[in-house]
Amino acid sequence: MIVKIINKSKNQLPGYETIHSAGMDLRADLEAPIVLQPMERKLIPTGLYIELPESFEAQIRPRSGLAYKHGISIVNSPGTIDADYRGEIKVLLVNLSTEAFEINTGDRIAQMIVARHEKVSWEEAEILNDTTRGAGGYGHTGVN
Ligand SMILES: O=c1ccn([C@H]2C[C@H](O)[C@@H](COP(=O)(O)OP(=O)(O)OP(=O)(O)O)O2)c(=O)[nH]1
Ligand SMILES: [Mg+2]
Repeated sequence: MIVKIINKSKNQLPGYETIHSAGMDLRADLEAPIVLQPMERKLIPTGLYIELPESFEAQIRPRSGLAYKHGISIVNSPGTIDADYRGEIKVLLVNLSTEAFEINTGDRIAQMIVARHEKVSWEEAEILNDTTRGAGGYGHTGVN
């Protein structure tokens, strides 16, 4: 699928790092390095603007390497980029570790997955069909 993108960043376009990667890594595009103190969150610019087709979204997800090695995650994970959004894609990083973490331009801070989604119209009803699960949830089948 071809998607229009404006790249105002100092980085190359996001790409798939391996042939079957689901996500494209997003790179920070900064005026100056950003430091995330423990438990601090900051919105990190990417310098990217996209035009997704109707019924598609982009999900902004954490990178497991950063999460495991440095406790860096995304507050609103997975972030949602709507098809009608024309602003800059930003990543809301949080530092869940006990050490400060520095981010520089070009650092791969997150990954973006483009996915199709349904658009729903409601049919209001009085009753929903019966199932074995019913209202069971929150571990009602057992924890292990
Ligand atoms: O991680 C994110 C999440 C969102 N956005 C942009 C694209 C998205 O289309 C828009 C709105 O996001 P969302 O719907 O999650 O936020 P909201 O708090 O509901 O804001 P709005 O009222 O503008 O929809 O912000 C980002 O750049 N990065
Ligand atoms: Mg919204």
